[in-house]
Amino acid sequence: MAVILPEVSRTLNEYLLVPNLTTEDCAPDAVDLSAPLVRHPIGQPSPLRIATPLVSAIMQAVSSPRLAIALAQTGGLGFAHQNQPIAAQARMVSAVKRHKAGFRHSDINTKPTATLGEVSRLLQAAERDIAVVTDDGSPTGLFVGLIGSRDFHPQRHDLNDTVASRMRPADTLVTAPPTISLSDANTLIWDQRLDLLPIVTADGHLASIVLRRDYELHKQFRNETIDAEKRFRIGAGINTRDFRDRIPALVEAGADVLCIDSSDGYSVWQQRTLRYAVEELGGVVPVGAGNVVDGRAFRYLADAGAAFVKVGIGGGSICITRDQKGIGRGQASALIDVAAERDRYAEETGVYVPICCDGGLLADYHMAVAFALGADFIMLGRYFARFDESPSNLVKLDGQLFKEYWGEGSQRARNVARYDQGETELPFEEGVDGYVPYAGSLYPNVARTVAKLRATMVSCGATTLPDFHRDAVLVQVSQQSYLQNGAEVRLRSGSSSTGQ
Ligand SMILES: NC(=O)C1=CN([C@@H]2O[C@H](COP(=O)(O)OP(=O)(O)OC[C@H]3O[C@@H](n4cnc5c(N)ncnc54)[C@H](O)[C@@H]3O)[C@@H](O)[C@H]2O)C=CC1
Ligand SMILES: O=c1[nH]c(=O)c2[nH+]cn([C@@H]3O[C@H](COP(=O)(O)O)[C@@H](O)[C@H]3O)c2[nH]1
Ligand SMILES: [K+]
Repeated sequence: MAVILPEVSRTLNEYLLVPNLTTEDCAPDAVDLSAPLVRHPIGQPSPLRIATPLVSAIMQAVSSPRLAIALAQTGGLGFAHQNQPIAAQARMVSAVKRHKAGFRHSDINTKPTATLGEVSRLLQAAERDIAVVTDDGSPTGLFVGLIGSRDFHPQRHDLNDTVASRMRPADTLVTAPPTISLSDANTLIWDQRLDLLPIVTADGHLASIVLRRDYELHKQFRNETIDAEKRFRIGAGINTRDFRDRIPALVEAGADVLCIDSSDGYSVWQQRTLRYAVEELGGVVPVGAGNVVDGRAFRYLADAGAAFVKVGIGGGSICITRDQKGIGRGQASALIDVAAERDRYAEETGVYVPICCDGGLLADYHMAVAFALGADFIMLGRYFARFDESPSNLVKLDGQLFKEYWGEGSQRARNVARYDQGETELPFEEGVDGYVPYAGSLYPNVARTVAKLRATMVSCGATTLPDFHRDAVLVQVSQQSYLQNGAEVRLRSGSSSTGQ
């Protein structure tokens, strides 16, 4: 007879935290959110830790090199998606490894034929003073000049005039080659009184920019996720088919950690992929596995050598796998079961295998609940897709700004990936293709989320995640409390109605 588990499947939304005693030494600044990313013997540090326990989903619409760099700056980690040819994914990884701190991707760009009115709106929306002019308006086009708020004034100049008419042309500007060091770039900025130093390749293309104001800003990133050579760390997704080719290519490109990307990790395919990485490649790179929703599957993957195990089937914001295949489990129930098995496994073997909570976090406080239930770190898709740094398009619908966001199991993801196995029409889709409300830049959003997490942990009397795992007190909410939450209050404009 089939096994029917005795409890109901519960989501993160069904729990609240009951405060513990907060003492003097338990203040937001004292909270250490750092987490182990990969397996390690108990009592020894994990070879890979992150200061901010957030990682980006292995998805086309989420993890571009730009997002991975921004996330590494704030202490998290990005995962380049695997739904693309091996060479393209390896290029993403090496773009992050080659990126030099302080040299930023030029995000405010225009072209010579744009109007002054357009530039003025661009600068206002971005709260910036200066835009880079390239022949095609792209961040890697031929560098043509700079134009900023000091170059024109709406009352003195016709806003229908072109950028070309008022820009400072490239041949009059100080630029530097990509080989320049950050300290030399900063010396040039101060000596020449520049606000922006364009970094230009030998053939005249824009490579990156260095901003005077980043000189101060850079000091804020005290928790960057960097390797021994001070390069940003980056993870990458792999699959259980082409791993013999993909893993070596990603290692060659400099990937710091890999993760098998699948809706269902409890399979012999994942065991074989892990064995290949651990035994044949001698563990040159740690490989995480998943996704799972119970202790049996955790143990199977931990035994096969998984560096970490990812938890979550069907809970993602773009997920329809529960509707399509009827598989999955409430994220809270899954975490409780898997975390208990992780702790038993650690006791029995002396090895701690971290678990990652993946998908379905709709409010910041859901992250706190996930940590309280035992998650070591959290993977987010929708959350990061909303930011400037994600690779998807910004669109305006009914006067509101949105970013596109689609699942890896959607037809759209498959169309982008259209590269290998011949068959491209999916028999059925397992993800939706849609939009999420635009939320601006990653930096202030992650800072706000981290501040909320610290505040929750202070209320719960915990200054580290292991303390939080051990001491958190949770309670299930009743149907009635959902109804109470719904009392109607009309919001003043500007105040936030959601958890984010
Ligand atoms: N976390 C979630 O709830 C969900 C995630 N997704 C995402 O969608 C994407 C696709 O996921 P899946 O469809 O699970 O991909 P998958 O590649 O893991 O599995 C697809 C099918 O191929 C089979 N398979 C895998 N390796 C094989 C091999 N070497 N030989 C023969 N058969 C093999 C599997 O058993 C499965 O039936 C991933 O990016 C995943 O993260 C999709 C649905 C739900
Ligand atoms: O059912 C699904 N169909 C899909 O097409 C799909 N694509 C991604 N994922 C999973 O969702 C996670 C991100 O979830 P959030 O947007 O809720 O953070 C991701 O990290 C994945 O685990 C999918 N699930
Ligand atoms: K399975």
